[in-house]
Order: sequence, then structure tokens, then C-alpha cells
Amino acid sequence: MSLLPVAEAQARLFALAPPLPAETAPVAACTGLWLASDLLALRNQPWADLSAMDGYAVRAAEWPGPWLVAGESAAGGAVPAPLAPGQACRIFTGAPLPAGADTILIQENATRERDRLTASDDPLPVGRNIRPAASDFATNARLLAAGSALTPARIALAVLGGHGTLPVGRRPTVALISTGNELVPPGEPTPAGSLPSSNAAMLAAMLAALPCDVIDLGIVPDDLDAMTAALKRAASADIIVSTGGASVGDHDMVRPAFAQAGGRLDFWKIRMRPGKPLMAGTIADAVFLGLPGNPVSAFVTATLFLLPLVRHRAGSTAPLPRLSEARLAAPLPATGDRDDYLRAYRGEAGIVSVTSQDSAATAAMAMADCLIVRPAGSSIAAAGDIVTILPLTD
Ligand SMILES: Nc1nc2c(c(=O)[nH]1)N[C@H]1C(S)=C(S)[C@@H](COP(=O)(O)OP(=O)(O)OC[C@H]3O[C@@H](n4cnc5c(N)ncnc54)[C@H](O)[C@@H]3O)O[C@H]1N2
Ligand code: MOO
Repeated sequence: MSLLPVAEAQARLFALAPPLPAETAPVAACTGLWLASDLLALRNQPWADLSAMDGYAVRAAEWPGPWLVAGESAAGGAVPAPLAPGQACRIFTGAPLPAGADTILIQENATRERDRLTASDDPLPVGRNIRPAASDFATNARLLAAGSALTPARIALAVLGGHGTLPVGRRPTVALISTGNELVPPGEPTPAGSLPSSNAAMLAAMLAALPCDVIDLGIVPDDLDAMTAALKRAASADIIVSTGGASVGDHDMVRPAFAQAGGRLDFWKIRMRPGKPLMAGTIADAVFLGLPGNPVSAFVTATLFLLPLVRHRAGSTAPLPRLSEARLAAPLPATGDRDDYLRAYRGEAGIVSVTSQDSAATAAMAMADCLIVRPAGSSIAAAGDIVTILPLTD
């Protein structure tokens, strides 16, 4: 069976199910969500020509005065009366200009004696220190495209555009299933032959950064019927993730159980290391991801498939992790016939791959703050070479 390239597997995964239906949320609850439809401005910003500084609204042609100070304009106050020739209007930041004014003389550069005002610096061009009406955006302008991540700055834009609620993608529910007779829950005694189940806690921690609701269905033994029942129970979630039992051993029950539960497998086995035994399909309206059991393999495949799937179902149009480039601090061996995702960290002298690349080496994985992405067939890389990295932290 030939191995599926990572990018192809990601595209097939997203094609399994569309984003979840949109819902309306108050702006205060939108952080980290994705916009479900284009957002148009309901108002002009600024609503009128506004002063950008505290000072005086004048006509530039009358520089350097003297002007007669007549009237005042403050943010939230009434629109001031039009300026007659020779007049200046006291004005504050964010306040509307009187008709006829075309420049703001800042108060630090003005000399005022009672109502007589003169400028004490060089002439200013027309328009200086003024924010023209609708110069930020105009009514009906498209502020944000569907699928945009609602970052803090975009929430500010939406609110200034007149919105108090936003159409957003619904948060997916994610059901976690850990499989293996050897597993015991975190913190419980580990008699010989058993080990703590770490994958669900790790995945929940990874998912905590995303808008989704995690349901941990616990540990299921390597038993066909038990696993089938667990998958059926999980099928009301939007996304089901299992770890372990994905490979070819006699106790690897996930594929047969998935079939017995009525699931439709779409792909199995990816051209990547670690993570080869990854599988995906659908069961009822849920998308199913079967991750390998090794903690490092589960971590890498969750980074490349699970987190992007959650983003996709929550409405992101750019769900894949961002890649960047960095310089190697030490050489790397050639890769084999799968893409390598090497655990690494960003050191002072460049990128350093961690001591063990074994897919069960959790102590080494815990040192990593990025993955080095090395395509299949890459030759030896030297210290100083530029490589592609996938940052795991900012
Ligand atoms: N003959 C072959 N053997 C294996 C192949 C192969 O292609 N042919 N693939 C290898 C690869 S690659 C991987 S990765 C592993 C993954 O296999 P499984 O998904 O079936 O995982 P398990 O066998 O169930 O477990 C592997 C390992 O991870 C530990 N584990 C499992 N779940 C957890 C958990 N929740 N928390 C912590 N640790 C967990 C488990 O005890 C095993 O040690 O298969 C290779 N074999
Ligand atoms: O490809 Mo498996 O995920 O390394 O150990």
C-alpha cells in the first residue's frame, strides 16, 4: 500500500466534512473564533472629518494668524458652527471639524492671548492633523472575509464597523478515545506491564488553545466490541480522535472496530515520520482521526491533522500550521522515503534537533519548541543550511 503524502492527506481530511453551521456570538465571546461570512461596515469610520490632535482648527491659507478663537469642538459634543474668515475653533482629539477649517494647529505650537491666536511654527499643509471622514473605512466596505480569524485587532475593527455580535463558526466537540490494555489513567499506580495514559491529557492541552469542547471518553481495551461500542458512543461528536491501535499488530483494533461501528475509512498510512499509521474517515456526521499510540507520533500527527481539522470545522479558511525558515546549528542526516518531522528547538546558534528522534522519546519531545520539516529524499544538511520549521510556540 503506497503512503499518502501529507498535503494530500490534509486536503482529503478537510474534504470529509464542511465547516460546522454558523451561529451568532457577542463580540466579547468571539476571540479565537473564525468569521462565518463576509463582514460589511455598518457605518463610516471616522463618521466625519475629525481632529487627530488637541489644538485649533484653522484655515491653512491664513497662516500664521492672528485668528479670533470662536467656539469649541470636543469628542461627543455638538458639531461646531462653521468658521468665518479669520476665526479659529478650539478643538480636541477625536472632535469634528467646523465647516471651513482645513488644518489643525497643535496647541504646543500656538500662542494664545485671551481670544487672539497666532501660530509659532512653520506653515502646515492643508489637511495636517485631520482624519478625513470614512478614511479608515466607509459604510458597506468589506471589513473582513469569511474564514478570517477573529484576532483582537479584527474584533476592534468589527466593533468600530458597528457590530455587537458576529456570525462565527460553531465550536466543534472533540471526543478522545485512548486504546490499549496496558494503559492506566494519569496518576494511578502502574504495576509491571502498565503505563500511564498520557495521550488524552496531551491532546486536551493542545486543543485548549482552540475553540472546541473536549470530551474524554477514557481508556478502551484492545477489544473489538469494546472499541466498536466506544466509537458508536462517540459518533455524536463533531470530531472523534483515537490514539493507539492504529498499526498492523494483532491487537490493533481501531480499523476493524471503525468498520464494525459503521465508519467509512477514507485513508490510512501517511508518508511521514513519525505518524505513518494515521487513518481518517467518517462515522455518522463525525470526522474520525485515528492517531498512532506512540506519544511523539500522536503529538506530531495532532499538530498536522487534528488541530487543522478543528480549525477547518470551526470555519477557518487557513487551517494549516504556519511554516517558516531557520538556520541549522548542526548537521542533519539525509531523510528516507517519508517526510521527517524532527523535534527541535531554536537555540542561540540556530535550530538544534533534540537528542532522540524515537517516536516514544517523550523526554526529548518535551525539549522541542519547533519541528524541522524535511521532505522525503532530502540529502544531508550542513550546519548553517536553511531549513523549513513548524514553530510550536511563538
Ligand atoms: N510491523 C509493524 N509494526 C509497526 C508499524 C508498522 O508499520 N509495521 N508501525 C509502527 C509505527 S510507525 C507506529 S507509530 C506504531 C504505532 O502503532 P499503534 O497506533 O498501533 O500504537 P500502539 O501499538 O497501540 O502503541 C504504540 C506505543 O504507544 C504507547 N501508547 C499507546 N497509547 C498511549 C497513551 N494513551 N499514552 C501513552 N502511551 C501510549 C503504547 O504503550 C506503545 O508503547 O506502531 C509501529 N509498529
Ligand atoms: O511512524 Mo511511527 O509514528 O514513528 O513511530
